[in-house]
Amino acid sequence: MRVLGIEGTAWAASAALFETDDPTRATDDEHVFIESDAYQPESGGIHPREAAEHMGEAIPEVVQTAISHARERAGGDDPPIDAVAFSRGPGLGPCLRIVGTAARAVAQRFDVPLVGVNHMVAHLEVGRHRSGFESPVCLNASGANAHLLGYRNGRYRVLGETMDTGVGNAIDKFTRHVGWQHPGGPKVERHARDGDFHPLPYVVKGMDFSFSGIMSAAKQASDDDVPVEDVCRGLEETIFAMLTEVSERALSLTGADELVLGGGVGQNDRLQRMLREMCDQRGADFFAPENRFLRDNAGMIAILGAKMYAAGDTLAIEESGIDSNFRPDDVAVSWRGPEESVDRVVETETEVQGAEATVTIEADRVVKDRVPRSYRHPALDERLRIERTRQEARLTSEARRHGVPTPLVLDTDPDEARLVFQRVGDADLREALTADTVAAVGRSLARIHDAGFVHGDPTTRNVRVDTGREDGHVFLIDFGLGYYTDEPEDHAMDLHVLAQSLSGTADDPETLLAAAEDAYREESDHAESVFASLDDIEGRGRYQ
Ligand SMILES: C[C@@H](O)[C@H](NC(=O)OP(=O)(O)OC[C@H]1O[C@@H](n2cnc3c(N)ncnc32)[C@H](O)[C@@H]1O)C(=O)O
Ligand SMILES: Nc1ncnc2c1ncn2[C@@H]1O[C@H](COP(=O)(O)OP(=O)(O)OP(=O)(O)O)[C@@H](O)[C@H]1O
Ligand SMILES: [Fe+2]
Repeated sequence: MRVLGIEGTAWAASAALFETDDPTRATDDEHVFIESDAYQPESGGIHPREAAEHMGEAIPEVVQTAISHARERAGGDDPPIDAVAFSRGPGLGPCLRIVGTAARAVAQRFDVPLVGVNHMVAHLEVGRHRSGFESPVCLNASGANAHLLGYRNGRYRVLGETMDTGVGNAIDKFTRHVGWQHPGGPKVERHARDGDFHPLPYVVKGMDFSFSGIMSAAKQASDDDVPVEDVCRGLEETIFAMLTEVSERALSLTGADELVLGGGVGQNDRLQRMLREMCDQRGADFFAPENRFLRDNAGMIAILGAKMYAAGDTLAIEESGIDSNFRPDDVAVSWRGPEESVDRVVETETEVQGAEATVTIEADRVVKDRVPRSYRHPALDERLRIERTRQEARLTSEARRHGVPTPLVLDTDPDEARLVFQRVGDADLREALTADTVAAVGRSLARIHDAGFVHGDPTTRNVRVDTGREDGHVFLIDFGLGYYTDEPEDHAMDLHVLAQSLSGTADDPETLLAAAEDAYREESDHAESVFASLDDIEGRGRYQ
């Protein structure tokens, strides 16, 4: 089978030929040819109009080159390709329209089917394809996006994502501020090698994260004459530690033991080393494809296009419109079985390796050690471990004073980052998901919010359930990411984190979430403003 791929969501005008006997798996004799022509802004960042002008000129040329290559490979077969796959979105509308037009023209010329590919799903599927992993957690670190995805119930679920800009765009904004030419990522990487770590804000909320505060602080530091090498080093150490931490959280939540990386920022060597080190330490497998498949390229479009074509997932010309806000979880996945899942059964053992800590389970107490994470810069690592241990001890007790079931704190030693708790419940919520148990979580969150603080990470693994009791005693644990705040938006984030973790671990997330939200509404003194903020968070345009 030979599939032509066309990519052109923003900066890369690219066409590719993927030739294989079996698109469902990587084989030794598969062949990927990629021809790309990059748009390079003269100054500033990507200008949508200029980018579209570039696409208009470059797409016909790269497509022609890929077709000529296909003819050579086909050795007289007519037509030389079996299908045409194109990036349908997300991306810049004017660029996507040029790609769509080119793809339709080629499909009609050879009278072959058209396949519409989601660019972000292609970023992760190329890594899954080349690694041979079954059902990994996927970290997409690209220019306009940053998210964690896991396949469950026929779709890629968003387990976590940026709350503001994409990771590459955030870095590029900083480099524009210091007057460097686009793209900034490779320049930050080069300068960081000569720099000393400059501390910057670290913002992780459950498996979501935000870059805006870091970027303002980085610009300010450089205006204040902190050497730019040091700021670059601080940026890499901070941003990539955040991405590594949320990836580890996703592995811990789902029980998965495979991680793949995708996206242009994935070319960064420091990011790859951090992710590999984290995975090695928890016994997970890590894979990053070659750079030509990480940055925007049509090879990944052709590879996923071939899988979709083999599954019969093609588009009629009249239905082949583009979608500039195409989200990865909008895609009904045709090329994977409905029973496959990122989510694995996690055995309860005497020692649990969470995302942050090693928890030793004893008869009636548990000992939680935030052991150093060697992938993080030591100064950042120590700060996070001590702060979070202090905060966890304080908020676990405070929640209990407000009538929320939590374990008793038996001993604290912040300098050693160690806490001892009463052992509670006999299962994590993810193994005891019912309308009643999640409603209890909704009620508890409403209470702590009314008391002026948030949990910060209310996932289905951070709740313990006493399944033997009729009234199902439900305990909140792991308050390490909690903080004091009366902002409805912060309160709404707790509900958003709960919703994301339900979609990653539950079979009927909608019903369960409704039960949690109803209970929250009943209990809370300010539910209206919280749900208004939640609508904002969930409707926020992420592709900035
Ligand atoms: C929608 C689509 O157009 C978009 N594509 C995109 O953003 O291009 P991509 O090739 O995946 O990523 C480009 C980004 O990757 C960054 N980048 C490239 N090399 C880097 C490096 N060595 N270190 C850090 N960032 C790097 C660039 O600065 C730029 O921000 C996306 O996937 O979000
Ligand atoms: N007090 C407790 N009683 C019973 N089990 C507990 C208790 N505290 C923790 N556990 C068990 O240990 C697991 C990990 O604990 P915890 O969430 O505090 O660690 P973590 O490293 O912060 O994990 P993560 O960041 O992945 O949520 C929990 O999911 C739970 O199964
Ligand atoms: Fe991309």
